Amino acid sequence: MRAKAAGMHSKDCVKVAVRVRPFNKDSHFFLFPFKSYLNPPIVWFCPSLTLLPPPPERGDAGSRCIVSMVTSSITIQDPRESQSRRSFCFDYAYWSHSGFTRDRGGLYVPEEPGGRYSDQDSVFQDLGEGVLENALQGYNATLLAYGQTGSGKSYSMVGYGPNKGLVPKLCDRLFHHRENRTPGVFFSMLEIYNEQVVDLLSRGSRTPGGLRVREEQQRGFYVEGLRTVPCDSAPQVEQLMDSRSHMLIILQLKQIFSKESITKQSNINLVDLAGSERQRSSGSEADRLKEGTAINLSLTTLGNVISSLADVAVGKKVVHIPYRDSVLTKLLQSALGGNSRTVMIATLSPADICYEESLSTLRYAERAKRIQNRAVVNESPTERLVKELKAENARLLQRLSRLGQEGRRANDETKELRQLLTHNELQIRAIQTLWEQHLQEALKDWEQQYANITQERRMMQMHPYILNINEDTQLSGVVKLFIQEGEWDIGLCDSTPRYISIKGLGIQERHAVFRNEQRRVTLTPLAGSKVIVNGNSISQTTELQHLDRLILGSNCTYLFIGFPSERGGDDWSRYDYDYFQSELAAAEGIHLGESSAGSSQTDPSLLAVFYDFIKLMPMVAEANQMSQELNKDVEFKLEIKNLALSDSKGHDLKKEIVIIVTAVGRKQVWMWSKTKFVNRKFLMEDAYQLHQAEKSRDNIAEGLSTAVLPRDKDPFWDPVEPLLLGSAHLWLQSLAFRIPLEEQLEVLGSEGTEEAILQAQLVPCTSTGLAQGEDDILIDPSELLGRRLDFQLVLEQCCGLRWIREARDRGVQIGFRLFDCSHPFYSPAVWHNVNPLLDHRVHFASLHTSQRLLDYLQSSAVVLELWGLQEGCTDLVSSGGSEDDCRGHLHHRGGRSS
Ligand SMILES: Nc1ncnc2c1ncn2[C@@H]1O[C@H](COP(=O)(O)OP(=O)(O)OP(=O)(O)O)[C@@H](O)[C@H]1O
Repeated sequence: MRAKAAGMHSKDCVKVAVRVRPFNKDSHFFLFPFKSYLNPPIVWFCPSLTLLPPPPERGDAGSRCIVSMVTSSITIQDPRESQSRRSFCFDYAYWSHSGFTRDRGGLYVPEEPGGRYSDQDSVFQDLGEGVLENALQGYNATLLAYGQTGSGKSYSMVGYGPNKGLVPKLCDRLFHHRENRTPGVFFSMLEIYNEQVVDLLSRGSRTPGGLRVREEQQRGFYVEGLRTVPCDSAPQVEQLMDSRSHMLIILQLKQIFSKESITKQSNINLVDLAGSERQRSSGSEADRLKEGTAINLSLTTLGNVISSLADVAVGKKVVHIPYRDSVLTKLLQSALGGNSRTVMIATLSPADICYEESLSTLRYAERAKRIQNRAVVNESPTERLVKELKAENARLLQRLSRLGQEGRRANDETKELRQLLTHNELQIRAIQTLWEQHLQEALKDWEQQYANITQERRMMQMHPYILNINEDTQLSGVVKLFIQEGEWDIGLCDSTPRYISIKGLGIQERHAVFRNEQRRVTLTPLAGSKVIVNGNSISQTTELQHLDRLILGSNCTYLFIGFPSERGGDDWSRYDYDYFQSELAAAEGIHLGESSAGSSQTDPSLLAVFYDFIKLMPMVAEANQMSQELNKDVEFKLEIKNLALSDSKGHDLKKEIVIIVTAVGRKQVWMWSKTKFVNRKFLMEDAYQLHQAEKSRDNIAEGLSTAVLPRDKDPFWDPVEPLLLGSAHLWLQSLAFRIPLEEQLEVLGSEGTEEAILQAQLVPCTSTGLAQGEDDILIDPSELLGRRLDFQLVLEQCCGLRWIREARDRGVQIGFRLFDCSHPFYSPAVWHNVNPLLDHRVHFASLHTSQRLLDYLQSSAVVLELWGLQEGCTDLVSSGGSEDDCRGHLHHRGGRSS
């Protein structure tokens, strides 16, 4: 169904469309919240490294559709309250949830002709064609996709496989359209991360601190030094575009109409925003360096700008539109309330579990449709100059003819007029020649590119080669390095004739040697360099087989393509980036999937963790490499947290990836979350780039310089803090019978390692703390109901503390929570001792034992947490001191050493 509400807005209002996607079969990418992990070609492994079939459908399975559409209005129902529904009306509403089928070519089309399903074509006809037409007329045009992660933004904007989205369709049409106009399409692409602009076409040479956003009166905000490449075909744009995490693609159209002697220049901005929910969710994690906040700044500010503009549209007084508050809104200034024709597509998940998000997207969209833009056809200053010169010449000619009629053809004035005319003509011609030269240069560039492609094809038919494998599948295979006959060094250096030059973290000047002799290719690592073949590190000459996987340095990944005779018709696509990383993980003993009894069911949370693990592995390798080169003395290691731990009811805790950070010399340890690590890594790259720039400028000897950063800005550093080492369960059931309990508990680390043995007791006692005897034991716990219960928790001793054994200048504390006491309790810190006496006793009392407390005692454990202290960090203290803190249910008397 494609519904249009005719003539609802004046033509310069932002056009808003909503689209609701089908239920999803797989939602694994929700678990790793980066745009980069869209549509992951995931690989499931069992311990023997055989590929397993994908896990059963999850994602939206079991969800209910809460969205309905009638013509251009859309209604969403609150899944918790059947009476509560909200309706919205937009310029277009696309039903892509049901009523579709997949045709032979893999296209999703309506089940029957004229069916309600909106396919990619119909969306393009409504939205894409208009955007293109506007741009061809010389207006700036913006296409903006907004919506929750996984709601279908990329599907609508870019598309998947044969189901091409708006951007590729727009490009097809653009290059098709252009025939009778002088070509001039220029492409740039950027990402905004942490309020820094990253040029995605100049990945190899990232500018520390990002590119600068400047403002000019004529141009508005623009990115200084952003790479722009000329394009002349849709596939070329597609190849450039299908990159990870792009946020803003700018297609610059420069058209010359030679007959009319006019040129038009316009921009098409294509904006694929990060999941809208990230505005809220990722702000929850505070980091000292505040990256989280900056990531969200763009989206939050976009929301504020849209709100303010919507207020302006309904006549409210708005003092200021906060465009300047974020990079994204600066760059979208003309798209929102400025000189642009703008279309926004708001994408929705149909599922009940996404209700809050979908409602918030609809609210956003509703505000956006009120925004009014003031689009004008763009004339560049040169354009205006040509026009002005022509107009002036027309005036001069008129004046001349008038003088002629008056019989004054050869006086000083006519001479001056003629001179001016010639001068203007020359200027016009010069401007036009310059413009044509510019286009000629672009044409020359394209010719060169085609010549390169032909040459490359010829080489592929003759020699073995290595093919780059990128995290983004579209960028894989872009680099082909041919191994011609003889011996070839591979590495950073490109000064010798027989050299294959590569760049990357951890790549040495001379990294390894390829030998292509007698139709065999071998690879020999050179001293100190990292080379991994099929997941295993090699140090000796190794013969390569067709489709071997190579990792050079920290993370330069290549697929080896053998001689043409070996190639056959094999499908190389399975050897994607994830395959490489999974193979590495397998070599480290990280597998996934239980192959037991033919079952391929994998715990979904483990699947997510495994997926995170292989995604983070190369980043950790890079962080380690940077740390080493910057002399930071810090090591990063991936760990699966809570692999072996459970909660107070014995249920497994959610497993997640953490990054253990160790300052090796100082033996200090931190535990970082995935988000924190990813943010920090970005800052580490900055520090690293700075260092590289400094090194090449000052020619500093390797290893002598560290990036000079004040400590509080150093991404490799953090203040020391207590670290949760592990936990043990002390089950409380005996208290319900007033039976004393003495236990030797194994404190397990989060991955299942034994961190210590903890001796603890539960002692039922009188109100004055005297231990009760056998006579007080209860047969039936319900006898406690309504009566007073006193008991003491005694932490006696810790034995065999691994934490202290590793470094003597450390200490430990035990922390725990009980029933409904809001704050945790901590034993006093003990230092420097592998078997410290804790001798810590806390008295608890319930004045009227409730059924709830009784249930708690019978079914729960107190989780005793072992906290590691390091030199320089402050002890953990029990925050509540008074008896009232336990809300009258369970009182305690402050912990004391007996
Ligand atoms: N209209 C549609 N028809 C068929 N499938 C769709 C449609 N919209 C989305 N999908 C499918 O839903 C899944 C999620 O969509 P998509 O990747 O486009 O989400 P997204 O909003 O771009 O997510 P993210 O914010 O993570 O980038 C994909 O598998 C996609 O193929």
